[in-house]
Amino acid sequence: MTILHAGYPQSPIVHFGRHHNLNISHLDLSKLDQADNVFKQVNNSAVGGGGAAFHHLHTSAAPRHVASSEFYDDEEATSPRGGIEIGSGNDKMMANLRRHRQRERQAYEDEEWSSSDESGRPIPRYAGRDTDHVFGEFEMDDDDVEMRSGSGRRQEEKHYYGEETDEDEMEEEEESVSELLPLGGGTRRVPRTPRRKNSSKCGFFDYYKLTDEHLGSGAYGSVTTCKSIKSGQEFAVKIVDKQGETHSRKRILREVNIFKTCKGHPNIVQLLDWFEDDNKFYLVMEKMRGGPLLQHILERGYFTEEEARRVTKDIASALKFMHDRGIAHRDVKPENVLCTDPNHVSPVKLCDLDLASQRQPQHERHPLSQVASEPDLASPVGSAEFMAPEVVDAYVGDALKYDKKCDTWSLGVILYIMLAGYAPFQGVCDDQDCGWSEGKPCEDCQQDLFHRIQDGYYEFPEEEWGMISEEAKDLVSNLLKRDPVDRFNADQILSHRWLQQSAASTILQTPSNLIYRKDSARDVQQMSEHFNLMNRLTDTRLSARFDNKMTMSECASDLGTATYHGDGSFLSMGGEPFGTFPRKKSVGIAIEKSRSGEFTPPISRASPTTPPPSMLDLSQDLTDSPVKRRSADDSGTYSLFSPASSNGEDNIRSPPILFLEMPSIQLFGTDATMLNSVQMTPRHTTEDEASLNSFEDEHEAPNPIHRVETQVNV
Ligand SMILES: Nc1ncnc2c1ncn2[C@@H]1O[C@H](COP(=O)(O)OP(=O)(O)OP(=O)(O)O)[C@@H](O)[C@H]1O
Repeated sequence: MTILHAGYPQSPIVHFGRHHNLNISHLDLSKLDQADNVFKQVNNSAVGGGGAAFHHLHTSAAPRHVASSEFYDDEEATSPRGGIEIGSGNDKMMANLRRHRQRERQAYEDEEWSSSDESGRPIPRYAGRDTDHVFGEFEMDDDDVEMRSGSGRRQEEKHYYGEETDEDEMEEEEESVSELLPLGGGTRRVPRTPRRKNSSKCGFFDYYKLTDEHLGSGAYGSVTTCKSIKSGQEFAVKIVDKQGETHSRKRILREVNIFKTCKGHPNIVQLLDWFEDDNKFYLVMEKMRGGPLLQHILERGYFTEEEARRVTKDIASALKFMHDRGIAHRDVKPENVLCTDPNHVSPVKLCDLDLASQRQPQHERHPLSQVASEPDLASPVGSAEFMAPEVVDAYVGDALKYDKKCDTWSLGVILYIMLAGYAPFQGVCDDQDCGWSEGKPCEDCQQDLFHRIQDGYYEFPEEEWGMISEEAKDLVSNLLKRDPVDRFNADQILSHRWLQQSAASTILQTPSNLIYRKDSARDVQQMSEHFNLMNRLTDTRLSARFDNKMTMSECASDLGTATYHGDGSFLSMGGEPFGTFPRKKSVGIAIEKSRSGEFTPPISRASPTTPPPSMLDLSQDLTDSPVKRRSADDSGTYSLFSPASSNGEDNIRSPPILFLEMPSIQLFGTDATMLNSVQMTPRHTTEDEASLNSFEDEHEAPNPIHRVETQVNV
């Protein structure tokens, strides 16, 4: 076997840039818009005064680097009063802190009634959640946000780093800062370093350095490994660019606040620290080394019912914790379920709390805050395949509200996928050329998917489910209930008999059945697997050519053209199409690590009425491929060499350029707009770099050879 280039096997997460979760362009959102406007008006008037209160409180004491203890102070978690928690243990400091808080409260109470609304009627000072103050302010006035990033920042830094204030008295002696190093956001007392005190800038890079290990990307940021400068310990940091279209300060602050509320739960990723500078936010979290759930399962190549049970228990436990605190996660899906350990599928932890929405318990709710918080849960969010019927209702305007049980529905979908390897609900249409399963938009398919979810009809095909215990099926059935009233809540899940004792160690067909499509172009796994399949083909042909002692140039000239077709793009070799790059939606292919050493093209179905994705067209290609004879030893990282050129056909607008610029593979259109970005991280290199270099040297401009590397598990 010839491997042109090996290396970079890190979990082949391929994430895309800034895309929203769901293509809703065809849906009638007018009702939602109207409702949203109403909410916004109410919200603005409700939080307007609160924003001012927040301003008062936080311009007096709001460091840019926010110690984790500030966010992990449970007592303050729902306090409307904001303020800053610096630590505990030092009497003088605590006395100062109490004074500080007393002043804040006084100020807050003094302003209990803000001046007036438009009609001159006095309106009460908003007294909702901590986060609502934050959000109120930022929603209220964009200029103010600017001010905070600019001059406001300096003002805060003055307080934090330099000029004398009451609080500085205590800071000068000793400060209890949050523990930056250990997991779990503990605190410890450390002397304040002169640098931190006097420096005009103190940010993420004073404490951490980035490594080049990319862990994942989402719509709002990329997640990378970073190391504590002091201890060398590794963490994950989500970096959100403020310049990005999707940057929302409100969103970041909400995520941080939710992280704070979720402090200490073993099945929720812990935020340890966060920073903000002029350009970016940095959220430092514990690093989850085992990767996203399905990817982990795929890489291991086997999965048992008992493992599925443990994962379910972990997720349910995280959900119970969140729900008990009035928080709905709202984006429970496999990418947001991360494995702690690279060698074991469990324990898992939930990440990505940026869509989470918190409601205060009824007795703590201020009438206005209640109104203001409704849009949080009424805003439809999440990824389509995992959407509960009531969330779909919200999209199509039939309903405006749903509650925390949308999370337990999503857990039901995940559990179904874990047990069978395919989703219970999939969209399909009559158009044979529809590219929905390859990631192209298809209104009919999307509508069909939504209808299926709304119908709540799914099956347990005997082929896969015959081997699965009745208890597991019973739990699935109780989760995939159309009516949220009938659906299990987190407590009921945890007390279900399937979770109460060990399940059978039946080896499931999940890894080989795992065709998993969702409708977000930012999904990595599918894209990665898609690459893998294409690379198999490419490598097969390249291998043959190398075997025939063709030169690199000959290989290159024969390798094919990357072309872009309107809303999708595909690769071809020598003009022969062999793959489609998913954009909005994508299909994942589980490459079975066959015990017999045979590669079996994935065959799957969502239900008897849902045909397998058209990826089977590709499997046709594989029928006579030497890939079939590959053994697990051939797993590795392969390169796809892609000369950029156009075949000149009218309907092919522009050739995307595929090239590798570690750690991301980017797909460009000719107008240099990036179509997609595929993130990968190097793990090792086993093939000679020299041959790659000469390969590129030999191939002359104007069509440079670009290489794409990807992990292939055979
Ligand atoms: N603590 C972590 N350790 C390891 N990997 C992580 C961690 N947090 C996130 N990731 C990876 O990064 C990906 C993106 O993270 P996250 O979902 O938080 O970003 P996001 O921009 O908020 O995404 P979304 O678009 O879903 O809102 C995750 O799916 C996961 O694969």
